[in-house]
Amino acid sequence: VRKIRRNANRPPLPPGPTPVPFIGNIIGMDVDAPYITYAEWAKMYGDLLYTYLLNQEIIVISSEKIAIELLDKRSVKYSDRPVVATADMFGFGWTTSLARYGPRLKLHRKIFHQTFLANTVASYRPKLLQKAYGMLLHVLQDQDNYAAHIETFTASVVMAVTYGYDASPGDPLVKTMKYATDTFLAVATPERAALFGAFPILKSLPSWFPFMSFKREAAECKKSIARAIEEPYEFVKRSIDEGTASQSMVSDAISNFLVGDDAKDPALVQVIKESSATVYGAAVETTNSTILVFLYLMALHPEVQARAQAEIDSVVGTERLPDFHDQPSLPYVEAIIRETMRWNPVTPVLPHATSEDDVYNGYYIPKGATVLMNLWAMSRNEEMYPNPSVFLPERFLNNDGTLTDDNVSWIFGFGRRICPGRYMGRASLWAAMVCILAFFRVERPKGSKEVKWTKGLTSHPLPFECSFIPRHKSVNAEKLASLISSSRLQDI
Ligand code: HEM
Repeated sequence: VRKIRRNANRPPLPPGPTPVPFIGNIIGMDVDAPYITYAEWAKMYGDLLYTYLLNQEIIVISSEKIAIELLDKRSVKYSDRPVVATADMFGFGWTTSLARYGPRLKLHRKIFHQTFLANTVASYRPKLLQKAYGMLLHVLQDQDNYAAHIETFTASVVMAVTYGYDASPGDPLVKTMKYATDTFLAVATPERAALFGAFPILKSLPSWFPFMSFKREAAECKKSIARAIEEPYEFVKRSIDEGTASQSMVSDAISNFLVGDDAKDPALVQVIKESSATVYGAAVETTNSTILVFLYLMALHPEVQARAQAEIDSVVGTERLPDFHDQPSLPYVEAIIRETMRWNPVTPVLPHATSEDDVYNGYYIPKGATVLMNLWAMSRNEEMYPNPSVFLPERFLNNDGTLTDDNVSWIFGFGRRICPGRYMGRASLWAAMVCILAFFRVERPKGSKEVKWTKGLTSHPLPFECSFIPRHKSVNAEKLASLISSSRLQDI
């Protein structure tokens, strides 16, 4: 077990709770919601604190200001990721999200930027809307399975923008991607990663050894993940050969890097496969979760829905569906999206790691420390967001009804690891949310069961009982289909 560094010549470590020998500060940690424990510690020790958990030095940052000072302004030192000890074992070591800071990460991010910067994302708008309109129709016809239809929406957006692949409900390629992501989330838990990080010797124990049965699961996981890397890439190559490929992250990368024969530059091809295969896991869960939080909040706040619907009706009317031309005229809808993201950050803590020693405000920040941004604590900053637990979209509006400058950019992280899909994420959220608001009133049926929330690293409601009541009695599936076919999708 590594000793906590002590060196008389160095500035002191940031303040923090006194660690218990060997296990550190794990006692007293709320394992269902560690970010709440960290936020309580921040009240005692400040917005930059030091803690020690199972052999790992951890710096917790609880204010956006310090996160910008360190992760944005000193990004060279703060853009690594902690090593996840189980990643290679489960076949997930190649993802962009876990990549160590260095040339490989740079190349991955270059590929993302070719497709997902603000101006390029605009060209995907018709696709996003087409999928969002399709989701409305599916929910109208089968509302008991609304959560599955929302997932089909996010998954099919991701498959379209990443691979130019048109996924249908129950699609086999989506199943491959989803299976790989779900297996990984189920078996490669942070607890196991922490355990293997602290006791690497466990990795060499055979799978028949007590408690080691998941080594078999790991092998299974590795196989399914290998398919998720290969199969969609092969689809794009085939469609390019057949002349049917539509624009996507992978087809952009293939043409920008002039990949002709894969055998000539296998390393580059591998980077394209790996960066693109990261998108499903990074985008579907986050976007889906945010839409579930939105539905939960809308059902709880009929007055907010009513105000948004009045805004939409005055701009869009009732004889067509909303599209991106309407976006600048719908500030209240945008305020709802920002407030939804703020009110419940779906990734409440974000791990980066330091790749060099640093000193900040007189405190020593060691190389190799995990740096956790507590987004949940940032969302509860009373100065920026008075009465932070209240859901209040108006906090993002000026007195004249225009939007404030705060677009909750911190929700997407910081520095050189900031979410490269943030423009696409925001556009998908807008398309889904504005369509739902325009078309349905969302309610929770009387007497419905209590809503359950996820525990641990992500935070969102699990699918709950929810009614989608069409706002206009005259609108049935047939009428909706005709609104969709007469929409302005082509000239967006
Ligand atoms: C509402 C939707 C989304 C949210 C809330 C979200 C949030 C985040 C956050 C907080 C991070 C970590 C940033 C950091 O460490 O500083 C991240 C990373 C990432 N996101 Fe997103 N994201 C969303 C959608 C997307 C989409 C649509 C894509 C792809 C098109 C995407 C691709 C990625 C990738 C590849 C990373 C890893 C970047 C790296 O490690 O360098 N995300 N996202």
